[in-house]
Amino acid sequence: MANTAAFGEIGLVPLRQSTFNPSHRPFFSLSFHNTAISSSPKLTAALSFTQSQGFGFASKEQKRTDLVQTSAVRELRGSLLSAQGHRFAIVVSRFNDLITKKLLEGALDTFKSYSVREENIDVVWVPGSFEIGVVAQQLGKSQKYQSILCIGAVIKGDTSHYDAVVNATTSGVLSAGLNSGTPCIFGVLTCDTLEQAFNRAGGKSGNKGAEAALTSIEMASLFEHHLKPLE
Ligand SMILES: Nc1c(NC[C@H](O)[C@H](O)[C@H](O)CO)[nH]c(=O)[nH]c1=O
Ligand SMILES: CC(=O)[C@@H](O)COP(=O)(O)O
Repeated sequence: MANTAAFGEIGLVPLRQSTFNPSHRPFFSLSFHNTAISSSPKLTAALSFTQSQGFGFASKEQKRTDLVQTSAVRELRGSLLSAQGHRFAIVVSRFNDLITKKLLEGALDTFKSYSVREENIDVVWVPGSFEIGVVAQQLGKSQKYQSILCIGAVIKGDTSHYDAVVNATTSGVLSAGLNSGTPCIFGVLTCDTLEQAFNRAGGKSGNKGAEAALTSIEMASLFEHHLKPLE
């Protein structure tokens, strides 16, 4: 028989683990909500673990025990001001290079304005956006770069080929990042018309290549300074 009464109605929800670095103090918040839980050896162990960590818990049947005030929540984020020593790769599609060259120009201008040295940027040209993923993954696995920026422009034609290319490119860039552990940034335009593409490559809607470069800088910093696995 579940001795729910022994624990009352508690949900232990670790709301935030403050850091991936084991040497830092893990931080957990406890939240209480009306979820009937049945006790089990695992749960008992979990509760005893949390108790041994200086957490207590209160329930209808138990008086408050040693609930320790934990430290303030810490937030981790990458910085745009620490790009100097980082290395970046840019994978750019030659297909629709009338557009992709402008996206690349915007990205390079952004890297320069955030003090990324030219010798720390490698640009790799591929035939089309479909080829970006596999190249990004290889570059990511090389561990030579803190971030890989992927630039392309997929523009709708008369057939459903557009959907195939967009879907493949999107999952290719996502998989490259997940498989390599190096941030791969999606700077690929997916447009219905050439005009939409021009507007996003330095026109009235800005330059998506420049925007993606900012993301690349931030993610490089986040990974390098906060998420790098301990050697
Ligand atoms: N139509 C577009 C393409 N198509 C080419 C593919 O990306 C790929 O190179 C080809 O299917 C061979 O594998 N690529 C773009 O980047 N943008 C397009 O609009
Ligand atoms: C995104 C594409 O592949 C597209 O440019 C191809 O055009 P279409 O669908 O007219 O063959």
